[in-house]
Amino acid sequence: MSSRQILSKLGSFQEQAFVNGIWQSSASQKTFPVYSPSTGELVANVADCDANDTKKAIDVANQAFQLWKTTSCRERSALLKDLYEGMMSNQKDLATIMAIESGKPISEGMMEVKFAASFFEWYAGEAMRMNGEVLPNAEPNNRRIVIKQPVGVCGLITPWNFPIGMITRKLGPALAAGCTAVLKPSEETPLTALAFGKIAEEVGMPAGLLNIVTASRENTDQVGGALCDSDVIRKITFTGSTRVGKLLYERSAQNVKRLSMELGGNAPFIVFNSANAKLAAQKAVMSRFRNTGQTCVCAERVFVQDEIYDEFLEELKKCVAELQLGDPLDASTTQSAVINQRALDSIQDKVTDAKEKGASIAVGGNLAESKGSLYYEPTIITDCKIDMKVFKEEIFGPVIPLIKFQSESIGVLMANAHSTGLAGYIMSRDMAQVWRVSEALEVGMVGVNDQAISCDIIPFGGVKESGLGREGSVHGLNDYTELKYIHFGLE
Ligand SMILES: NC(=O)c1ccc[n+]([C@@H]2O[C@H](COP(=O)([O-])OP(=O)(O)OC[C@H]3O[C@@H](n4cnc5c(N)ncnc54)[C@H](O)[C@@H]3O)[C@@H](O)[C@H]2O)c1
Ligand SMILES: O=CCCC(=O)O
Repeated sequence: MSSRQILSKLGSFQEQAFVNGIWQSSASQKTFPVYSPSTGELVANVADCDANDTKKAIDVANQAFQLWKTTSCRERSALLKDLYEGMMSNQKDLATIMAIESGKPISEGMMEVKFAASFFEWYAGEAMRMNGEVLPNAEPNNRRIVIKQPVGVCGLITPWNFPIGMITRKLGPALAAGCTAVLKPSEETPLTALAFGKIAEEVGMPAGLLNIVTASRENTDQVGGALCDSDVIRKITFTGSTRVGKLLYERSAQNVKRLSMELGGNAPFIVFNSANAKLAAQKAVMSRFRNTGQTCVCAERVFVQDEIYDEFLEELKKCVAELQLGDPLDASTTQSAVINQRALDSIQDKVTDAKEKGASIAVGGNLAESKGSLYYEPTIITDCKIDMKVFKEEIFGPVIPLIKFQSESIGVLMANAHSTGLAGYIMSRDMAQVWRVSEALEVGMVGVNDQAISCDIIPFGGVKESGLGREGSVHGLNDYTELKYIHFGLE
């Protein structure tokens, strides 16, 4: 069966935009093609919305906001619980759509749906605790309180690498706080977003709370521009590259919008001499090769201390040899195609640059054409230096570069010598060292002897050019609220 046939059998498969609870074409009637990265097949033609379609969606979201902001916390919590159940009942379908349109192995896709749904479960609870404050009496004749109110209509712009998790991590707290949304998913993965819209419709989400405006790469700037330029949109919440984040930041300055920015990572992964080499290698591979190396918190730059270097490299080779390249719809596949030709070209360019500057390829280093035109071999590069592109830029592919260091202070210095600061990892059994290095790393999140750091209950986010704000936890809810102080005179 072709991928297109598989998709057309799924109840949640949609190609039209979703505005005001109605499935609709773009006003221009234009569509754009969606291809499967693993097979190259054309799998869908999706509504290609422009600035005018986006303005209509903003108006609808604004009308819905006037009602949604007045609902009780119980009503909002109930909808979030229904969204959680709806997603979990459609776990396999969503994972299948992701496998087809993004190449994400289905076993990972199943985990992503669970992860994504957990934000609705978590914020169903947090919606019930959006407490304000009663301030202490500073004078006898007045009282002061602080209330939390929804920030307003939000523009959500999301990437392709976590096609559903990056939507729900924003939408969960937005709806819990009383906000409504206009979502622009990535042009690479609109089908997952639209399938979610179908699930939301089926669980009875009121019309206009979530409006999905799909757009081609060519129209993305128009849609993003309409969201940033609108005075009605009070917050832009973006996950994607630092380059695009900066554009949106600048464009949102004109009407001083609230911003949440979850941007590029380039995470350091530091293996100290005291680490368990086998465990460190397993964790490095789980982190680096998750989603075929296309994860913002992936171990991108691996620093290994001199005494453990050889043992770690041997263990790493064993773990990499166990990775299974294949069809993303096959349950045993762990590595699949990368998202598109640009991504593949960029990976090849970085590996070539490393080789030209003196690095060695210990494993892999080639296209895996027998699997498909966008497959790349899991690759280990040794003898790297910090002036190589594999260290300076996000690789976003199945390539792990190693650099040897001698002292803790040099390791930390090299790890911090980067403009981004999302996650960082420390492999060490020396607890004093773990404390010192955790505090010294210039990142928003630290994984100690573990790589699975992301979930609903933690404040996910970065420092430096990795972004602004936090997603998940109570902090993620606060990012969708405004504080209002009210003063009462008692005379
Ligand atoms: N920090 C995090 O939580 C996190 C999570 C996932 C991905 N990421 C980052 O995302 C990047 C990979 O995702 P990507 O390639 O989809 O990123 P991207 O920045 O190219 O695209 C992200 C989104 O922005 C849209 N976009 C692109 N140009 C735009 C414009 N001019 N105006 C408005 N919207 C525009 C895209 O269509 C897409 O929807 C990596 O850098 C990765 O580290 C970060
Ligand atoms: O790409 C980054 C998001 C995935 C995660 O939250 O671990």
